[in-house]
Amino acid sequence: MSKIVVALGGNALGKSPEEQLELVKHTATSLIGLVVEGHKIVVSHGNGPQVGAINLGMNFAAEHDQTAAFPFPECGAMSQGYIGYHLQQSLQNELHQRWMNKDVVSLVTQVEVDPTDPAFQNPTKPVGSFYSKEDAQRIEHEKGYVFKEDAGRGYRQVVPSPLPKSIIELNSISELFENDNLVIAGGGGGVPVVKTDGCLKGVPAVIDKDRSSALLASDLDADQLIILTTVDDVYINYGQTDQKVLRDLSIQEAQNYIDEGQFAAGSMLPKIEACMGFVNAGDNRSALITSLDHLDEALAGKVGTLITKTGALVK
Ligand SMILES: Nc1ncnc2c1ncn2[C@@H]1O[C@H](COP(=O)(O)OP(=O)(O)O)[C@@H](O)[C@H]1O
Ligand SMILES: NC(=O)OP(=O)(O)O
Repeated sequence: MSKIVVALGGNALGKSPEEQLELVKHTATSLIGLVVEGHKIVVSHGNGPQVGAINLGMNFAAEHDQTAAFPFPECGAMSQGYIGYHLQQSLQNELHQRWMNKDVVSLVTQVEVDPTDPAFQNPTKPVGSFYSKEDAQRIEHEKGYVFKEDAGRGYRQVVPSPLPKSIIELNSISELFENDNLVIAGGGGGVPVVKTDGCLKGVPAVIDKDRSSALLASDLDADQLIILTTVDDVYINYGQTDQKVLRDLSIQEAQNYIDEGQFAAGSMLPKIEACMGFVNAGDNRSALITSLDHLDEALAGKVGTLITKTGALVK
């Protein structure tokens, strides 16, 4: 039996509620497969496209319908509810199909960040849809948002992405997990909060869910962190004619490729760094990066990139 934290990428969750539900149904089959094999899992997920869409919709309503303005942390909490609901339902349906009985619960999760984190002065986390350069410049001018190019895929609004310090609801997550419940937690990296004199307050930012998931995996002393995204594997020379799949990666090899600039900031780089941090902080830990569609094949070693301390398979 292994303890596994599985993180689903926000960009990998499709472009509409219908697409998202279809995609998570497929992944739920693989996740329940892990449960059937006797593993204990916690599920987390990203929210970049979703929190951007919610924020855009709420801003539009405020401008056109005179509804109250809706702060960004509240949009983050809404994204946790929306994505958690789809995951919860898909996992419950999959359990039902297999005549299994287990409680599935999504936990609204707050994650503490440092109010002096330099990330607040340098927004890097892409949210919402992709725009052309011209449209991005127009919206920047009209609304004062910041846009950046996202890994060759177009321009997206970026917001601050401070590092996660601690998971506020960790004890509840841990208790549910240890008691064999299926928990969805740390969605969207957690709603970022700062603590002043012990009191929590939401801040407008999006924490990288790969980094929060790695923190959660370490806190739960998990054996494996699985990051499910849009690509089956991690590559070097990604997107070029000579791109090459990385199947097994040691911490040192990963660092060398980071130094060469092989992983794009804001997309693959945080995943690799999160995996390295998690693997390095314990013994016999591994981290797997693959697509939402191919978890079964990746667990069988056919696709995916497995990161371990030495690059050797963990048995
Ligand atoms: N070296 C690389 N290998 C594979 N994918 C890469 C690499 N560098 C950048 N990427 C990009 O990273 C993306 C995955 O990151 P992202 O979209 O932020 O993930 P998610 O939202 O699913 O967590 C891929 O779709 C790909 O475009
Ligand atoms: N919060 C977060 O990291 O979202 P994505 O997975 O969509 O980037």
